[in-house]
Amino acid sequence: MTQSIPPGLQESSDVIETASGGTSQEWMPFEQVKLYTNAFVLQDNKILLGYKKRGLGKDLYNGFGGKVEPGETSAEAAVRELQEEAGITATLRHCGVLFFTVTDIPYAFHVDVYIASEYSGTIIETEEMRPQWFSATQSTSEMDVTPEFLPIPYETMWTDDPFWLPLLIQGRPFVGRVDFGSDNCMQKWWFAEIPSSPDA
Ligand SMILES: Nc1[nH]c(=O)nc2c1ncn2[C@H]1C[C@H](O)[C@@H](COP(=O)(O)OP(=O)(O)OP(=O)(O)O)O1
Repeated sequence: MTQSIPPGLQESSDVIETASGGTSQEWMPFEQVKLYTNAFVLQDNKILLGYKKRGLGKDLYNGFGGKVEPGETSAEAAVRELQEEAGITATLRHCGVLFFTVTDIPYAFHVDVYIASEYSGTIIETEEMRPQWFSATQSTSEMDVTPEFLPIPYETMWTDDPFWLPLLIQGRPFVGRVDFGSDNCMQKWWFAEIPSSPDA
């Protein structure tokens, strides 16, 4: 299935497409790639999201992350951003790669997505993010297990999130690409799961 992997994502012989759609036109070209991180804490059937108070994705809920700074690895940046934006420290596991282009932005976004099941420190609201726990249960029959938490607010998140966040919650590694129009609507998209090897 390597032929279906969009440009910008690493070739892999072993992916299972989970969703694709949009225009039949070619993927958007890009001149440069900027590295970003996005980290989620998942604990006891609940997921920690942050309401973004400024910058890219303002007024949307998301994980905690930002640009990888020069001299830093993506994993180091992910730990730093989680600390800066939510006040906590965690051992993060890489769980996915997202690749975005936006009309009229000459560079593409490569986002390494991380997950943690434990953290240390106290979750705090910061200048950039207002953290909040949401229920991470998948089915309505499970809903009453954590009734004190609201369901994931997909209507107040990036439009691509419903395609891959359920995979992240289930611990299933994923890759995906979205080309956004200038109106921030998804023009073309492709998502896949990367099955873990039997001995992993
Ligand atoms: N389509 C999309 N869907 C998604 O779920 N997250 C996205 C996204 N496009 C970008 N992101 C994430 C990646 C990253 O975690 C965040 C953007 O990072 P920021 O702009 O907040 O970076 P920085 O915190 O480095 O910025 P500054 O602090 O303003 O310098 O939004």
